[in-house]
This record gives sequence, C-alpha cells and structure tokens, in this order.
Amino acid sequence: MSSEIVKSNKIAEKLRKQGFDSMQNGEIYEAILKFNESLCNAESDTKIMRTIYANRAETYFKLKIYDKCLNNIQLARDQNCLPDKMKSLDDLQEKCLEEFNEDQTTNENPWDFFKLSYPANKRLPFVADCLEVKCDNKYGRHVITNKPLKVGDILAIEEPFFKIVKSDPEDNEYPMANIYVYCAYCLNDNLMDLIPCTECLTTMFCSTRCQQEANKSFHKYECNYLEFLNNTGNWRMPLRNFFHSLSICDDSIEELEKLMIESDSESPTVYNYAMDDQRDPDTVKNHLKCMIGLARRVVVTVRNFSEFFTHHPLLSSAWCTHQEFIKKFLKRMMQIEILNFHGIKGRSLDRNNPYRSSVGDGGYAFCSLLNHSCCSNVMRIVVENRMVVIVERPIKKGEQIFDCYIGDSFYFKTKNSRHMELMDYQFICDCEACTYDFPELLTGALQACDKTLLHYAQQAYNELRNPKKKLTPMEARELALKYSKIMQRCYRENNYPCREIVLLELCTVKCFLMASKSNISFP
Ligand SMILES: C[S@@+](CC[C@H](N)C(=O)[O-])C[C@H]1O[C@@H](n2cnc3c(N)ncnc32)[C@H](O)[C@@H]1O
Repeated sequence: MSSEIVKSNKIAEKLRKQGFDSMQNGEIYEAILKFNESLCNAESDTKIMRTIYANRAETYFKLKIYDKCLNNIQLARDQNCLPDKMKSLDDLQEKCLEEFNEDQTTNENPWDFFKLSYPANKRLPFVADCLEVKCDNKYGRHVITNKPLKVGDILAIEEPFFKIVKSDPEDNEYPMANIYVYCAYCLNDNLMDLIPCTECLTTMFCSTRCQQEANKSFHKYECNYLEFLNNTGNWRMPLRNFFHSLSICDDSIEELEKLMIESDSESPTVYNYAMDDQRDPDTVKNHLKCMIGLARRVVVTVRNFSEFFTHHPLLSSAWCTHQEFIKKFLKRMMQIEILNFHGIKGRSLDRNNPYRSSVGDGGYAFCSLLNHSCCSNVMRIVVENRMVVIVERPIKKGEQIFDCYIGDSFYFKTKNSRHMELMDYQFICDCEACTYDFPELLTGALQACDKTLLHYAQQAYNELRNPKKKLTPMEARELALKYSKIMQRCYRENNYPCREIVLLELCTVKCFLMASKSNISFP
C-alpha cells in the first residue's frame, strides 16, 4: 500500500528541460509548473536541484518578481553549490538587486482593505463583536446581529480549521497541477515559489515553517501513502481531518476519543471559548471540539480502510485498540463535511484560466453556524485561504445572518433546482425567495423600480462581464465600495427584489472578488 515510487534525477532533469523550453517560449506558468514537478522528483541536495532553483530564479527575474528571484538564488546556493557555478548566481543576484532597488511597484496587501467593519469580538478576534449565536427549533444554531448592518460591511475573516489542497483525477474542477501550485499546509500559492517534501513526490510547501507544521500535523501520516490516499475520492478529506485531529491530541487516540465524547456532551460552538490565541494547544483542542460538534444529520456508510490502518506503522496500534472509534470519527468527519465544508477558490496564475481556480476544501467553525437563504443577506469570498463574510443587503438589528449554500441563488436558479441542490442539507427552504417565488434575473419577469438606476446598473454589469475589462485591485476596491453605498441608499424592502439592485449585487460581488487579487499576473 505504501508508495514504491522514488525520486529520480533522470525524471527531474527531463521535466526541468521541459520547463526551460517553456520559459524560453515565454510560457511562464507552464515553466514554473514543470520546475516544481522537477523539484519534487529530484533527489535531495543534488546538482540538479541547484539548477532547477537557478532556472526558477531566472524566471522570476524575467517576471520582475525580485524578492522571489533572490529567494531562489539562495535556495540554489543552499544545494551544495559548486564554486564554478557560483559565478552565474552572483551575476544574477547583482542584476536582481540593482533592478530591485529601482523598482517602484508596490504589491497591494489584501488585508489593508479586507478588515472587520466593527470592533472584533474580544474572545473571537476573527468575528465582529455585533454578532451573536442563538438556537431555536426551526433553525438550530444560527447567528444574529445586535446592530443594524450596512451593505459592504465585513463581519468575519476566518481561517479554515481543516483544509486540503485537492487534485482529483476524477474531478476536472481540481486539476492535478494543484499540488505544484499551492502550499499543502497553508494553501497559499506564493506565486508558485514552493519547496518540495524531501521524501514524497507530490507535496510542496511555501516555507520551511509550513513544511514543519505539516509534518507535525498530517504529513507524517500521509507522506508514504499519497498514491493510496489520493485515490480515496471523497474520503480524502475525512482521513486528512483524522490525521490532523490525532496530532492535535499529541498522537494519542485515547485523548481524541475523550475529546469527541466531551464535544458530544457539551455541543460547543466557537462562542463557548476564548479563541484569541491559536498557538495555545488548549485553544486548538477547543476549536477541534467545535468542529466535531458541527451539524451532521446525514446518513453515511464508512468505507473499509482496514488494510491501510493495519499496515501503517504509526496507526496500526491505534487501529488495533480503537477500530470502532476510528470508524466513528471518520464517519463524523464525512457527515460534517457534507453539511458544512466550503470549496476554497484561489486566484488563477494560469493565463489560460481567467477565472478563480478551485484549490481545495476548508472547514470553518464560525462560518458553519450560518444558515441558508436563497436570497442571502451576506456573501462569502475566500481571500488567500480566509473566508470573508460581507453584507450584501442591509440587515436590521436582531435579524439573522443568512448565507447562500448553492451559489448564484435565486438570480439564476429556479426554486425546484435550488431545492434539489439543498436536499443533502435536510431542510426545506422557506426563505422569502421560495415563499414569494422571486422571479429569476434571466426570465425578464424581474421588474425594475428605478429606470435611471437600472440604466446605471445594467451598464456596470455589462462592463464587468466583458472579459477584456481588467480592473486593478485598487479600482475594484473603489467600485466595490461605491456600489455598496448605492445599494445601501436605494434598497427598499418593499421593492426587493428589483432588477437594478440584483444587478448591482452581482457587480459588487465581482468587484470584491477582483479586489482580493494580486496585481501580479503570469504572462
Ligand atoms: C452549516 S449548518 C448551519 C448551522 C446549523 N443550524 C447548526 O445548528 O449547526 C447547516 C444545517 O443547518 C440547518 N439549516 C440551514 N439553513 C436552514 C434554514 N433556512 N431553515 C432550517 N434549517 C436550516 C440544516 O439542518 C442544515 O443541514
């Protein structure tokens, strides 16, 4: 079951040459992809590793990404560099430093813009202090606001507790290339400036810190078994969550079992604990308890993983004594994933894909408390790997925050198709859009209330839909705020839904998404 595939300099050299040819042809994304694949195949501390990093340094130099160029020069030097090869690295470094010092471009930091609009909850620093959790028979746990909220307000910026980069041979949405584009630990792309795992062929990290954290957390269990694990389909994430949870409990299966029993008896949410120090092991355990206690009303049958666990050197003894518990835990992880986890989309560095690309999946303890409405009052966007919750329609004091689980909501989908998509979640949606049969945007039945505003909104919508229209992140930020203000001013409950507001909502989402992008792109 463990993988027999070993690193090979011969394969690495072949891939490096392919990358070099792509670089010469100006195909930068393809070039770095091949260099990264080549790094994964190269045997550690060898001449070829030095050459690949040197090639990658040259590629970043061509792109005028000077900090990455310098980083790759250093990585090349770290690979037992022979003195005769130092000269070319020295020359590149000199050129790079010269241009770096003259470079006037500033890289925008998305977190200068994406900030909570209200003071943070002192115990939950990633959530605005105006939000509270409640529970009732109809909605179960849900989140309300104790202040009126405006369109564009940012309510939460949450990192995923569980996360995984997906590269699924059976799902076109998640290309195999993802493993060479995103850090396996933090999921950031780092402009593909990644380092390989020293053992396996398919895991990369954006820094030695992420590499160490991943090894402590899940990679020590996964490293030799990736071929098997990558073929477990939708069980890949529950297995990852099990490894991660076990490491949080200091690799003690007894401790993890105890934690699950506590979670079941206390049913905690993130509001039960102080979550202000994520480096504190007790905080992390409490966070895990909240994840284990997420909604889970689905029936699941666990696949048979007996052979994997029996032969795994680090897991066989836990399997021997706690087989039933491990099965129960995996089942729980699958149940909570179905109802709670979110796809993570990142910017696409591939010039052939102008859209955001699917990176993987994440589990978020706070965002999972939001219930669904087909005319939600917040939108969710992923910035780097954090989930940002932004107000989409004005929300009154005391009202519930509603997310939309199915994308595109009532604007583009009929009630029937929405209800079909929501079947897994085990409730019948009776939001305003379902109760009052809100017309879809495309049918023409959605009327306008204000002709002047409609004209403005239609024009903005058409412009943003034009693939040739490119906005810088700064321009997108300004427009996102401008449209939010207009919507806040013009929104009338008795007019909703009207065509102009729906079009402006779509423009605002698009602008917030574009505002989160970097201004660097690969040719
Ligand atoms: C992501 S969880 C939301 C939080 C959940 N209410 C809880 O108590 O943990 C999804 C589950 O919440 C419930 N839910 C979500 N939206 C709902 C709605 N509009 N009406 C009733 N139940 C809803 C369903 O049971 C669904 O499977």
